[in-house]
Amino acid sequence: MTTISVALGDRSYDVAIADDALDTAGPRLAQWLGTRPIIVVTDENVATAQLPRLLAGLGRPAETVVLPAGEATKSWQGLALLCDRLLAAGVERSDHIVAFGGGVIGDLVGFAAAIVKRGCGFVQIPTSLLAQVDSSVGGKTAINTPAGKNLVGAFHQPAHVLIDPTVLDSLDARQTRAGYAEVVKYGLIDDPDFFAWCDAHVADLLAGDPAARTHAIAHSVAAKARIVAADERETAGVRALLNLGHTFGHALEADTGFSDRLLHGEAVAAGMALAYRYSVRTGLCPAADAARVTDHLRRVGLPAGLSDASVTASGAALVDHMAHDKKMAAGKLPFILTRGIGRTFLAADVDLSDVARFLDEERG
Ligand SMILES: NC(=O)c1ccc[n+]([C@@H]2O[C@H](COP(=O)([O-])OP(=O)(O)OC[C@H]3O[C@@H](n4cnc5c(N)ncnc54)[C@H](O)[C@@H]3O)[C@@H](O)[C@H]2O)c1
Ligand SMILES: O=C(O)C(=O)C[C@@H](O)[C@H](O)[C@H](O)COP(=O)(O)O
Ligand SMILES: [Zn+2]
Repeated sequence: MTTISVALGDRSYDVAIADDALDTAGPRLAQWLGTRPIIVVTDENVATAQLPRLLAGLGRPAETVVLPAGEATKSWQGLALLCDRLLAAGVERSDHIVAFGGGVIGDLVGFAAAIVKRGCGFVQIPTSLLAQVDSSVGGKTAINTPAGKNLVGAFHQPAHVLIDPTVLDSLDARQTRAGYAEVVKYGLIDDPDFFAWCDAHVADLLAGDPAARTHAIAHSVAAKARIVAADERETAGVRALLNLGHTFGHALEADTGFSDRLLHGEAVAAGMALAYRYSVRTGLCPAADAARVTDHLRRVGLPAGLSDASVTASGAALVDHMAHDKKMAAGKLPFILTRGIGRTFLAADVDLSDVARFLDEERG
């Protein structure tokens, strides 16, 4: 078993990674579940593929709330439904709700836990690659609204994260690739050696090779834990680097209706390639590095541009979506740009009309 700590003072917690984590969930989570009724929230795909295994591992009955699968569940309607179900189940402030699913379930349950009865606890058992390497750690919780991505939410840290890499055996290939975008992101942010590892091992990882999978998860979680511990609430210019590709990516997701036309990880992949190419255009980044990133993503089967992502909106329309970005400060939108692979930084004074022109050139 590998354990990684997220050091946040009195909100610190561990991320435990083990191939039998689901089968031994009862004893591993006993400290948080106590003897109170257990509430497990999941989605319909995870319920079919993995819930029986979790329930057996918990070793005692649990109330299960099964929500529709997909990004649309991260919505006002999904939140209302979940809060009503939690209240009907008699959730108490000291309880820990179990979020068992991908990033949609983790973000939604985390937000419900932050507001139901003015705040109760939750534990994460992430089941998608994306959730295991990124969304289950760090305490960003949210829903989408008609105005954009993750616009209503809270920072609310889980009490524990339990990762069982073997649950990924039932995740389909497209979702695995999408999750991989958030893995390679850590290399592109500040870890060129990890990018090189990704470049060499991505085929093994996507094929489910246990050693490659566990290494990718543990390395990613350690990177995220380090960044979150340094800047929990994204106020110090450190955590914002985890947004590499997201300013572009969230605009692409908005344009495609937060749907399975373009998954979050796919939008982030295209967004990272755009951030690298925009950095070349502004003279910051060697063209060879951007080309290497673009080639890598396309080789993996991820989108690396607007046409790959089936986005036809104008640059101006995409920039309009960006106006709601949570990084916006005093009317200025900082961008995560780069001086090369593993050399990203927060650029404060990006001209949005230039970004719109760049996107129009990309589309053309
Ligand atoms: N809070 C954060 O820090 C953070 C970080 C990254 C992404 N996110 C959010 O996470 C969401 C994306 O998460 P996601 O990619 O996990 O999507 P998701 O939760 O929709 O899961 C992807 C799909 O895979 C299915 N699935 C999940 N695990 C499975 C398994 N083991 N077997 C079979 N099917 C399985 C789900 O039912 C779903 O259909 C987005 O809303 C994104 O904004 C949040
Ligand atoms: O944890 C973070 O911080 C991240 O930015 C991780 C991202 O992968 C994730 O998609 C996050 O939800 C985006 O943050 P947001 O603040 O732009 O919604
Ligand atoms: Zn993301």
